[in-house]
Amino acid sequence: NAAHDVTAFGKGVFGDKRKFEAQAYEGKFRLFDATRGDGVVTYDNTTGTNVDVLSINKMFKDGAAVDAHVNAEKTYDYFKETFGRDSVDDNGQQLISAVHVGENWNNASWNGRQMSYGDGDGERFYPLAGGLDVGAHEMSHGVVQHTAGLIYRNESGALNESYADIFGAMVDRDDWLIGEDIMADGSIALRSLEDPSVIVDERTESGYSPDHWSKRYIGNLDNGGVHINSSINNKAAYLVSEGGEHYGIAVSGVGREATEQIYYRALSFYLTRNSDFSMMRQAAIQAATDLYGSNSAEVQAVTQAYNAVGVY
Ligand SMILES: CCC(=O)Oc1c(C)cccc1C(=O)O
Ligand SMILES: [Zn+2]
Repeated sequence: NAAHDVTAFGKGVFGDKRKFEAQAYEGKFRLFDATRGDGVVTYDNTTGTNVDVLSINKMFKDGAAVDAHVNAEKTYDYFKETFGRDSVDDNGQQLISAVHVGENWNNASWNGRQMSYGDGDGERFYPLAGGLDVGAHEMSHGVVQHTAGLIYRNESGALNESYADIFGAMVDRDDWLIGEDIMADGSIALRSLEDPSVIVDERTESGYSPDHWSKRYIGNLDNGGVHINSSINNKAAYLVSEGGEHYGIAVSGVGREATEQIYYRALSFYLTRNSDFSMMRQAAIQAATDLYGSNSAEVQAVTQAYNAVGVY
C-alpha cells in the first residue's frame, strides 16, 4: 500500500509540542513531508537507515528528529513565501536532515547535500536541532551554494557564514541572536548580529567577535576566520534593519522586510564565488537601488551601515 500524508504531532528537544507533516507508511509512520518541494525528510543517523527506509514511529518521540523536521519545513516556507524560492536549488530539491550525528557532536553542518545535527555534549551545546536558527543557518548554506557559491575561506567564506546567520535570524525572527536556544555553557548565544562584541572569541586580538573591519581576524584558524569575520557583515545587516549608532556613525534602519529583500537580491544577482566585503557593500547598494531607487532610505541605510563597520 502506498504511503499517505498525515499531519502529526510530536515533542521537540525541550519538550515543546510541534506540529508537522509526515507519512503513514506500511502501517507505520515516517518523517517524510511530501507537501513541500520534492519532500522534506528526516532520519536518525544512529539507526544507519538510508533516507528511503526511515526508522519509523519512534521518530515522533525523538525530540531532535521532530525539531530538525520542523526547522526544515519552516525554512522551506520562509524562502518560498519571502522570495518565491523553491528549496535550496529553487527547483524543489529534497531537504534531508540527519540527527544524532557523531558522538555528542558539538556541531551542525550542511555538507552540500543535507543537514546534519550533533547532540552536543551537554556542556557547550544541547542537541543542536533544538535551535530553529541553527536549522535555518544550515539550509541557508545550501541556498548560498546554489546562488553566489561564496568560497568557504577568508572574506568570501565570512560572507557565506554571514548569509547563513542573516537568514537564520530572519527565520527565527524574534531576536538577532544565533544559537540562543541551544547554549549549555551559560553564554547568551553562539553569535549576536545586534552586538557581536558581547560574544567572547579567544581567537581574536580583542577576545570578542569583531564589529568593525579594523578588528577583523587575519590568520589561518577557522578557514581564515569565516565564523569570526562573519560578525562584521552581520552587524552591517543588523544596522540596515534596526538602525543605530556605531563608532559615531548613525544609521536609520529600514526594517527586516526591506533588509531580507536587499540581501537576497545581492546574493542571487550580484555576488560571486570570490566576492569580498567591499563587493558585498557594492552589491547591497546596487540591490537596494534596484528595489527602492537610488535616493531611497534603503540605499542610505546600506551605505551608512557599511561606513559604520568600516567596509568601503
Ligand atoms: C548556527 C549554526 C552553526 O554555526 O553551526 C556550526 C557549528 C555549531 C559549528 C561549526 C560550524 C557550524 C556551521 O554551520 O557553520
Ligand atoms: Zn555555517
